[in-house]
Amino acid sequence: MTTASIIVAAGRGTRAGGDLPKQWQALGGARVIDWTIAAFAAVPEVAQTVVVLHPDDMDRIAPREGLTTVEGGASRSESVRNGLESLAESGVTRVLIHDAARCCIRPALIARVLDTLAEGALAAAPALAVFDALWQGDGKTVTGTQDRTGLYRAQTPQGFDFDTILAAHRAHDGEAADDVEVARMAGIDVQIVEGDESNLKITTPGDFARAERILRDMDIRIGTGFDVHRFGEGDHVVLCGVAVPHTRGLQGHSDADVGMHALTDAIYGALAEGDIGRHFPPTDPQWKGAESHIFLRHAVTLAGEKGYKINNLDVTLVCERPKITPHAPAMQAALADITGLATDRISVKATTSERLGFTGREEGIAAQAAVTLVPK
Ligand SMILES: Nc1ccn([C@@H]2O[C@H](COP(=O)(O)OP(=O)(O)OP(=O)(O)O)[C@@H](O)[C@H]2O)c(=O)n1
Ligand SMILES: C[C@](O)(CO)[C@H](O)COP(=O)(O)O
Repeated sequence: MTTASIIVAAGRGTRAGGDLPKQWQALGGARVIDWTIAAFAAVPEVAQTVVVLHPDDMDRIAPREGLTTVEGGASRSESVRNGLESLAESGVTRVLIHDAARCCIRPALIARVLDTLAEGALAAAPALAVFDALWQGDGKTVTGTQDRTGLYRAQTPQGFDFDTILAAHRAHDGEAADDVEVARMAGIDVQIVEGDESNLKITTPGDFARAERILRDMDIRIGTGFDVHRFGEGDHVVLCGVAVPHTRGLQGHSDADVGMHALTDAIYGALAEGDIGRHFPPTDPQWKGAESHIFLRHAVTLAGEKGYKINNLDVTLVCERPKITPHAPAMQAALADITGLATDRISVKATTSERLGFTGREEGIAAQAAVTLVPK
């Protein structure tokens, strides 16, 4: 199966206000439409995307590998039709039709629609059941109530067998709220897929702030760190905050806690904040012999100041000796104390390098770490 997505963006966004149609307005550091395009570009099944644009906007999106643009029409359904026609000879077998204005679309929702199509549905669309009471009103007073049984709020992406929806659009005359309506007019059954509250359609001015909050909540950061320290004189090594008896010590400007250094660098990395050397220069004598928890505490605090908390962390120590496993619980506890994380979100593990390389020759210890940060 070859899947395409069509992102309709030819509307004028009159209800949203602003100097530009809503899809071109800035949101969380990018244009609304850029978030939408990026969401579909990240789906491996989507081989190509057609962005449907107003004739005045054709130069706002540059066509590129996997992305073409086409002019839209006076109504949403005309715009969709133009997008479908542009794919008519492409060999595409499935299509996802999505509003540019739904920029908080999450991969899991796209996957649910695709899965339903893969199970054999000709049409599948996300929706949320209506739970609030429904009224009729004249703008000022309630004039009646409406039974909400069996009512849904429709969302996009609406997914279809390509030939089926192309034929339905070609046969359709006039307006339609969405492509589900076009499909149903052609007698096609549409499967309801569980929608997502965060998949809002920016429609009114207040929706921009809501969408920005949702996008921010989706901002997950990953960081990695790597460090090495050489063995020297000594009777213990400090690893992840724990003094482990050994026949040698680790050399370094600080206490040479290679595990904590890798972890600290992973946090700085997730924040795009350089590394320990940038925040605690080795040329500065005040950090000579410093305990490494100072560095880790600084990185954790910096993450908090930037609006993130650590979600989980994973440290791997690479050495033949000392054996780490007996000390791993104490290391987890030390890291939990500094980071404020529960120990089931802290992994400390070790491996030998099969006697290969500098760690195999017991010239030093290496450590690597990975961390995820999520919005607080
Ligand atoms: N002629 C049209 C009208 C709408 N759309 C697109 O369809 C989606 C859903 O429509 P809506 O939210 O109603 O957008 P607008 O028509 O732009 O908004 P408004 O009705 O407030 O002007 C939007 O991404 C919009 O750009 C389109 O491609 N072509
Ligand atoms: C297709 C749609 O997003 C389904 O909810 C919606 O109908 C399009 O927007 P409009 O505001 O109804 O034009």
